[in-house]
Amino acid sequence: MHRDWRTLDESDVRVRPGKGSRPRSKRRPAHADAVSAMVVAVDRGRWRCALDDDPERIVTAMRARELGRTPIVVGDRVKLVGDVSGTPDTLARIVRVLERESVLRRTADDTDPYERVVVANAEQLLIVTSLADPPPRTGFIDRCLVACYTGGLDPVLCLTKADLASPDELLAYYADLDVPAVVTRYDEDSPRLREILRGRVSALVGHSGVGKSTLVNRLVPDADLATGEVSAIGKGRHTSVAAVALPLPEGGWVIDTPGVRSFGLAHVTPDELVAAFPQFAEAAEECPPNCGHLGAPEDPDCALDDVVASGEASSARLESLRRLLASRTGTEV
Ligand SMILES: Nc1nc2c(ncn2[C@@H]2O[C@H](COP(=O)(O)OP(=O)(O)OP(=O)(O)O)[C@@H](O)[C@H]2O)c(=O)[nH]1
Ligand SMILES: [Zn+2]
Repeated sequence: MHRDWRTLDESDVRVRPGKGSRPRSKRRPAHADAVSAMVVAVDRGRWRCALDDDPERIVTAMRARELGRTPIVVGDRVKLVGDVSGTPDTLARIVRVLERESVLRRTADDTDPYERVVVANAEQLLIVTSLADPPPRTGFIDRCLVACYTGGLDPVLCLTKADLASPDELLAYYADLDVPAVVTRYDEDSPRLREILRGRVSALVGHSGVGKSTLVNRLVPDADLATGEVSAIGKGRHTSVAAVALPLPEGGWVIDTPGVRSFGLAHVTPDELVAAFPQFAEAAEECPPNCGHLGAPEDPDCALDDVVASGEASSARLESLRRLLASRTGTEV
């Protein structure tokens, strides 16, 4: 039986000193006084962090030498030591990066296997797509979905410009994947969108012109100011940043990704994607080695078809999954 260490008395403790045992004092965690924070922006070797206990206080920090080149991105949970007053011209030190709960990753392009994490720990990804002007690009949405399913984020479709076109066709296209969707327009507030975002950490992606800035400005008062301040650290105001976290008045964060217009997915394997679909994951173990799970003609012996044959999943759902698998290797962005 598992026993709580706090209830052990001394007679329970078996001390076995011997080779390799070290004095207890050496095991004390370094920086026991470090404070917890979330990275809200990154700029040229400096990280802007919001303290958990006082999120209004933004502390600029450097990466402690002992972390080497450990990547630290927006959304990372970190431990800070040193001057955490947040006063201008002070610098704290990041001494630890906590394990990530999710990663929004992308490859620069499909032929470049170098992958980078754009946002850490986002609970959901709001895929912002306009219903018209510009028209929706399902290729982009599919690739965002792949990034979600393989990175541990919950996808949410945010369909903007509902005053210009109906969402029905697009909603039908994604119905078999059970992706939640919210439909918005700039002349109306969306209580449902606020509800979806409340208290959560949400990353936002979208192509130029889809109305993402309009949306962010409505959700976050002074968003422009906050983004401007962040991108103004040590360089011109107009330099684009990869990602920036903005606090929602009702609690939670939106992480805007102005620099993310495409998703290279070279780092994603077919098995990784299928693993995110419990109905199909088990069957995939019966597939031939290196099965791409696309079905005939590419993968004629793919076992995912058996799941449909046995009635455990609809063929429409498998088709949708296969469309995502195919989008992995496409070049559409
Ligand atoms: N008709 C209509 N137009 C909208 C809506 N939302 C935004 N727009 C317009 O669409 C254009 C683009 O909106 P932005 O918010 O700048 O789009 P963005 O996605 O941030 O684009 P970038 O700034 O290029 O990244 C602007 O002219 C907006 O006024 C909407 O719901 N309906
Ligand atoms: Zn297969």
